[in-house]
Amino acid sequence: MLNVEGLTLAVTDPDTGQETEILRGNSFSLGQGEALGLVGESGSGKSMTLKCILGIEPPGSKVGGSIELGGTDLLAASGEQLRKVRANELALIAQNPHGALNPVLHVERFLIEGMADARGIPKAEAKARAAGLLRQVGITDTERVLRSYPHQLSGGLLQRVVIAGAISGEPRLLLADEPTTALDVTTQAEVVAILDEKRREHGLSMIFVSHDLDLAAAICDRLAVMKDGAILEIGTPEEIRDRPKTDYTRALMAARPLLHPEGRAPVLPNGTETDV
Ligand SMILES: Nc1ncnc2c1ncn2[C@@H]1O[C@H](COP(=O)(O)OP(=O)(O)OP(=O)(O)O)[C@@H](O)[C@H]1O
Repeated sequence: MLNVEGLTLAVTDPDTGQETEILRGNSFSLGQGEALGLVGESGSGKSMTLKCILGIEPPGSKVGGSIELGGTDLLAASGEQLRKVRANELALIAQNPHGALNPVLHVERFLIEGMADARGIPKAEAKARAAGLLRQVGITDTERVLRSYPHQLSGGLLQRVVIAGAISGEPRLLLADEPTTALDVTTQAEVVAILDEKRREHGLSMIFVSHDLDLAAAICDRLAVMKDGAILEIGTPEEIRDRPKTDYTRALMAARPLLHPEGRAPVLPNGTETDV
């Protein structure tokens, strides 16, 4: 459903006119319902890859190659086509959930407007569905949460709201950019488990950007290892663990924090064992 071929991104510094190559001709594809993890050190180009798919690369950027989503080449699409694809087919779950919601609107408005914009659901019906959406992501006191402003909720709760909003639009592709990095450690595992469960339930494809190799391995079908703007290799978590093709992947594996000193893989709250 997503096919990225030879994706390049170059950014020109407006002051010096100097051009920097950020992405170096990357190719990967993603099937319906499949999850791909983008892993690699800071600055390797993981977030920029997502930005190119969303069409929100920095001003002064030159994007090359092709990004085909469900038959539409996003780099060749008109503004109107792009707007439609973004509203109907893509949902972003970013690091900081506070950035996703308008701070002066209640959670209920966020959910209602998401459903009305993306799927054309009448507002009265969307309102009726909002509490059910929150229950789907494990929120029980739905009335309080619906009436809350974003600043009144914890980061973990708010990220659940963002996941509920993302699912409500029935997108085909979720783009998750370090969705739990800004949360405290105990909340991180819960939020990842919810994201993983909902994605599978709804059969959505996902690109999951993470510094955390173990976490990405636990919830993704394949991992793409990035360094300096290039994808070095793509493989299943087992392939990346047992048969890494590059010294960099080997080093990345060796640099992981020792999460399970007794040789036991950490377990997510949904029972999934991490397998790298
Ligand atoms: N607005 C921008 N203008 C120019 N270059 C940028 C901009 N934002 C990021 N970069 C550069 O693009 C490169 C890739 O950054 P990117 O944010 O994609 O990395 P990343 O792998 O997601 O890292 P992190 O895990 O730290 O978010 C980096 O060298 C970064 O300095």
